[in-house]
Amino acid sequence: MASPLASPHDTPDPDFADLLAQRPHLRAHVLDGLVMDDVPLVNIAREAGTPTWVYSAATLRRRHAALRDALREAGLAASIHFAAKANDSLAVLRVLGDEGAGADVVSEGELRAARAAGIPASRIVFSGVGKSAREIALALEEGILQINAESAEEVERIAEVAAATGREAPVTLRINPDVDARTHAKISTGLAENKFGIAYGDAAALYARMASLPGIRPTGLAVHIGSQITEGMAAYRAAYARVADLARALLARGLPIERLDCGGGLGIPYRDEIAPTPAALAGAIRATLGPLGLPVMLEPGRWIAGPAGVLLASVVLQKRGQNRRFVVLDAAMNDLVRPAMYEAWHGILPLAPDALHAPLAPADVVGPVCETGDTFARGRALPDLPPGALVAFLDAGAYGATMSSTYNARPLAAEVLVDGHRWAVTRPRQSHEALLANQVVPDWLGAAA
Ligand SMILES: Cc1ncc(COP(=O)(O)O)c(C=O)c1O
Ligand SMILES: N[C@@H](CCCC[NH3+])C(=O)O
Repeated sequence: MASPLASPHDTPDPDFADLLAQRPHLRAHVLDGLVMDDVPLVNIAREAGTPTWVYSAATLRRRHAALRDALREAGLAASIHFAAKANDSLAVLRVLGDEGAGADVVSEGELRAARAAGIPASRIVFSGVGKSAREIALALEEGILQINAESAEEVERIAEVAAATGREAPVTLRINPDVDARTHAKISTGLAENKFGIAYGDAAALYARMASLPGIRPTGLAVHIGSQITEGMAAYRAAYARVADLARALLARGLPIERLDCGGGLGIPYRDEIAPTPAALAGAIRATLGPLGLPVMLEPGRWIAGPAGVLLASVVLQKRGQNRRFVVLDAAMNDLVRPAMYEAWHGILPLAPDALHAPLAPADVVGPVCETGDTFARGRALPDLPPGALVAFLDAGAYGATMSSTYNARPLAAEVLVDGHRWAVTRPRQSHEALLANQVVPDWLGAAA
């Protein structure tokens, strides 16, 4: 199936200059190779080793501000809740929290991360189809802004936990608008066949039921139709229009609505996709939900963090196959899984300055994991990359580190934050000792043979 995430093999790869031109925080410096903000990435690779994720604080701030300003310029009272699933680094969450962002969390772990980074509970939304009673209790104890409920069963569970803990639960209903966002099948969420949200036809009755439950304060409606949406605003408009119709009907019945949650999903150009702008998104919200005059919320993840991060990797060796060149890196699908999981395309830039001007030839870029799917790119135009050469995967700031695993007993990579001329390791590389720690071989297995 063609999708915005898949690589259309009939279009030529953009060249390195094109890739850099769209990423103002990255530039090629004649002496130092690739520079993020004011820091040469080779310095980070040398000192922190590879594979390492590197995030630009300036880019996080700039992109958060661009969204905030677009919403403001559209005349909307809006709040931004960064989707922590895209990047749960405490340093990243702190940068965004300091800018005034809230968080959208989907687990106890993300809730704890957002709070540990200093994001006030009053700016946190709890989403997700399967919140445990324990997670709901923690959310209420923390005093979070709202819980987005995704089923009638969950509403009852929230009411029970609220009653048991003597707290009032602010609950927003996530609607499934049955709208096709035309994104990759694995990340579409707004179709009736998807597991997310409450069927549109059931939502009004459930909202009324919420209002009758003592422990629940109904706070509004939410919608999120998918991620990496690049095909214009039509799907957004259709989804928001359905929310607007439902909100009007609920208000007409005298039911309270405090705010409307527009979800996330705004796509970014990984390769040459034309992604909608924040202004276009703000315009779609204004045209559909604006007339209701209620505050709106946005839950962007990828749009803010994706372009703010790179994954640095080193070449282990170049293997000349019978008719292919394989560049084997020290990063693998356990680090960046998006290419293996969604056939996603990420720009790969060699870090040496002369590499940007060297002759290019096709290469398959792979990791050392024992899976054929551990392939980052096929037939990518790259210069000769001898052992030790460094490369950067672009647009790896969202759904990069958060989706990594220790498959093949590979420790989790380090994370670094760059801010102007300063940089720091914000999550040290996991040690092999830590990887083995806390495991138990039961005594009854006896001594090793
Ligand atoms: C409910 C919800 N909100 C927000 C997001 C963030 O999406 P994105 O990173 O595409 O903005 C997601 C992920 O798709 C989500 O499921
Ligand atoms: N993890 C996906 C997107 C899913 C978004 C979360 N609902 C990606 O890398 O593109």
